[in-house]
Amino acid sequence: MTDRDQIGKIAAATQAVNENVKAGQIVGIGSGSTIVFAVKRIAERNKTENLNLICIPTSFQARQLIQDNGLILGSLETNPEIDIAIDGADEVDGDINLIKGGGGCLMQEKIIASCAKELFIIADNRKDSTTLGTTWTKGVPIEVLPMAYRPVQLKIEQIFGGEAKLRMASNKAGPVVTDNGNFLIDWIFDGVQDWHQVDSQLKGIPGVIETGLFLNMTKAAYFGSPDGKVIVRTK
Ligand SMILES: O=C[C@H](O)[C@H](O)[C@H](O)COP(=O)(O)O
Repeated sequence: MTDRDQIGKIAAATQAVNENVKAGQIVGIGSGSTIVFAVKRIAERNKTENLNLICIPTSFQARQLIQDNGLILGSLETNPEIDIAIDGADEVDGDINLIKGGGGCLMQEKIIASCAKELFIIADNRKDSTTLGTTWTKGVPIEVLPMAYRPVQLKIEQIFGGEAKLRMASNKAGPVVTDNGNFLIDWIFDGVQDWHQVDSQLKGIPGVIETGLFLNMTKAAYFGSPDGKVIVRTK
């Protein structure tokens, strides 16, 4: 990531927090590199406005971010209903459908998003695309039960074509293990159109736990550019 991309992330995160976070809310905190700037902005505002938020994490990383920034940590047990969730994305299409999970977090993110009244996405403008699969070329992340990864790989390739790759760790021998103790398959597809059908077919394969396709979940996406300008896409 260059400084220019970072400027976009900061701009998008700051604007999304300024416009949508309100005192007393239950806020879902996403995962990745962009959410770091949103949490920093929330913490800044919290110092002067006493926001009194309860923050619900979507990952181990988010949990640490919340605590390191002096915010109140909650859980779905204490707060099953969430006012807003803020999160990053790997790709956002023209209808604000998303590919997520490039950083290995998707299942908890999707659960939190599903419990939130509104989901706001923050990203640098490289993530903006008209059709899913245009800018994110590493495939759709799919969380799978470890004992089922091999048949799931084969079934995905038989049903949809493309290549279903087991995500391997870089500083550890063997596969990436998610916060939930599962494996990830990155499915590199070719020219798929009907994402809703694909998503439900994927979830119909025994062993598939969740997909990184976030369809019809987002209220607005904030894209920041290297000059600090932000474009907001709503549905
Ligand atoms: O697995 C990671 C999450 O889905 C992230 O929200 C997504 O990868 C975007 O991350 P970043 O903000 O680093 O681009």
